[in-house]
This record gives sequence, C-alpha cells and structure tokens, in this order.
Amino acid sequence: MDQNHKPEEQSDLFAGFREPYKSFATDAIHVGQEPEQWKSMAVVPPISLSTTFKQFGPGNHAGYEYSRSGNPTRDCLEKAVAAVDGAKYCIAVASGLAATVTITHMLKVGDGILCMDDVYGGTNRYFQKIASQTGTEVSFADFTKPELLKAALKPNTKLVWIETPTNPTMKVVDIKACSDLAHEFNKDIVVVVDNTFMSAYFQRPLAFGADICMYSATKYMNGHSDVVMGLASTNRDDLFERLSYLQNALGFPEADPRVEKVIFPGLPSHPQHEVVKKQCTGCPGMITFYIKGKLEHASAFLSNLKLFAIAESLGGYESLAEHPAIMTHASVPENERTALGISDTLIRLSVGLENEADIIQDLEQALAAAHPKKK
Ligand SMILES: Cc1ncc(COP(=O)(O)O)c(C=O)c1O
Ligand SMILES: N[C@@H](CC[Se]C[C@H](N)C(=O)O)C(=O)O
Repeated sequence: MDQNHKPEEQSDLFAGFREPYKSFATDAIHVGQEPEQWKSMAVVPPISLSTTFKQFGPGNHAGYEYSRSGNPTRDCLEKAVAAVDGAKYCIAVASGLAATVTITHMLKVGDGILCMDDVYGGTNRYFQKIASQTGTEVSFADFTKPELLKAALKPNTKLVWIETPTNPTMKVVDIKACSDLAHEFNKDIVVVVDNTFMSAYFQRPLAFGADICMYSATKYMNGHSDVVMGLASTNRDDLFERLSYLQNALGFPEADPRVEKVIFPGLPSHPQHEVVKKQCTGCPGMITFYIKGKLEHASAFLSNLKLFAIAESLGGYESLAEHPAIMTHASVPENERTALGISDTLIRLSVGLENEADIIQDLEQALAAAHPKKK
C-alpha cells in the first residue's frame, strides 16, 4: 500500500490515527540492499548459501566466518528491518519463538518476567512451561490497565513482555504508558513489544520507549506465508551486543445477527481504540469475532469457508481463518483461556489481499451455513 495515498475507505476508517511513517517503502526496498556492496552490482541481494567462509589466514577473514555468526544475506535483512523499525540494530533468528527464547536468555536464575496476561499461546507456553522451569519467575498481568502492570512489578522484574494487539483477542496496550512505568520502577527493566500483528508499517514500539521490538517474521513482516523467521530490533548498544552473542551462541532454530461481537482495534467500539490511534498509523487485516451459538456453530462456519483456508498463522497475502481454542492457543490452560475470552465461539481471521467482494461473499455464505435459519 502506498503510505501517502490511503484508499478512500481507509482514510475514513483510520481518521485520527498517526501519520504514516515517512519513506517506509523506500527504506524497506533500499536500506542494506545497495548494489554497490557487491562486485557484481546485483540489484537484488544474492542469497548466500555457504555455511562457512574461507579465511586468508587463521582469524583473518573478509568479515564472515560461519553463517550462524553472520552472513551477507542476513546482514542485508537486519539492516532493512532496523531501518523500518527506527532502530540502530536488528537480529534475525530462526523463528518468532527463537527470538523470544533468545531475548529471555539475557536473564539470570531468579530474575522475573512480567508478561501481558493475554499473549500468543506459544509465548505463554514457553514462559509458563519452560522458562519458569529453568529458574526465572514468570507472572502475568492485564497491561490494558497500566496500573495493574505497576502493581505487579517486583524488585526482581527484569523483563516486561508486551504483545499489542494481543493474539487472538486483540487487546491493545499503551506502549508508552507501560514502558514509562516499568522504567520509572527500575531503569534496568527491559521492555519488549511483540509487534507481530501490527508490523513496522503500522507501529514502531521503540519510539514509545520499548527497549526491544520483536516479531514473528513468519507473519506480516514476510507476508507470503513461505518463511519461518524471528526478528528483534533495538537502539541500545548493550542489548544488541548481548543479543548478537546469544544469536550465535544459542544456535537453534459487529453488526450481523449471527455474530456476537467483533474485535478490531480500528473500530471505535474497541475498548482501547484511542490508544491505537495514538500509537499506530492504521490496522492490519486481523479481525477476531465471536460467532453466536456454540462450538458447533464455530466449526460449521470454519468448515464451510471456501476462500479462507482453515490454517494457523497470519499476515500472508492469502486469507486464513482459525479456531484459537482448538488450534493456536490449545496450549493455554482451559481456565486461563476462559478468563481471557478465548472461548469455543471465538474465531480469528487474517484477511488477505483477495478481492473484497469475494472475501465478504465467503464470510457471508459460511455464516449462512453455520446459522441456516437466522438472517
Ligand atoms: C504474536 C506472535 N508472536 C510470536 C509467535 C511465534 O512465532 P513463530 O511461529 O515464527 O515462532 C507467533 C506465532 O507463532 C505469534 O502469533
Ligand atoms: N501448533 C503450533 C501453533 C502455531 Se500458532 C501460529 C501463529 N502464531 C498463529 O497464531 O496463527 C504450536 O506451537 O503448538
């Protein structure tokens, strides 16, 4: 999308939002990808497949030694992502969860992680079932109310983990308010924002005081559903030094009667809509809704979709639909899912780039199949 020319309907929907980031497309296309860096002057960066690099003599090399430690293609990507995040640095790793694990590895035994109570199921699983077993203390709070974050900060809190909007219930966290509270409590607390749903196009957390902006680049940052990757950007020299060390050292990979409620941060009905307008330039195609009825209605809706594929993941050009309670968030304990609103009737859509009329028609016919008599 051309950031300077929003389509008519979008200008209305996103009226009052922040101005689009200047030169987003130029930076994404050019930073780190200058043809002059290659002897061949290749306009598209060559993909470096080599795992290792010949050295002139022991320790005397041309900038690269082993691909996990760094390689020319990864460098190009990291520079481009840092630019679009408004960051000095970025590291790319094998997956979004690998980025989460790498960041968490900065902690020591006894350190505390304070996490938004509603996060991607795999993040919740990693913090609760793995990180907490290896010596870190993990606690959760509802950061949509910054006063609850403040009350949950403890002397050992070293990492504050924000996800906004949250997966799948689209709660929005005020990044600046939460970062300020965490840093006022202890300036050494590292505030991380999982920016997977918004992408660098709509939201730049570092500008609101976060220390690290991370992504599952598997989603919008790639956008083609053909790459699994994680990214973490920062402006802090000390964090970059530690993260690059770990990058190498860890080495792993609303209105329809059949709909109860629609959750989309771009709608004025969204409880944190004013926060969204303050910190985002617009909203991506993530829409969550509760279908009226029970699990059987949600299942019928999903099974009858023709254009939307029932699949985990999001942020690709193709439309996807999923059932968080059974699919992406099955790893969150049932009682917690209930408290968070991840019920049997909750459905998450990642709306792609197909023709609008076809998308609407598909949703319409699937709703009609789920609720044949109600109109
Ligand atoms: C918000 C969010 N963060 C992190 C992840 C983890 O990313 P990945 O699947 O690339 O490991 C996902 C999805 O998997 C996600 O939706
Ligand atoms: N089965 C996977 C869940 C992958 Se969810 C992928 C993506 N984050 C999404 O929300 O769609 C598991 O890790 O157990």
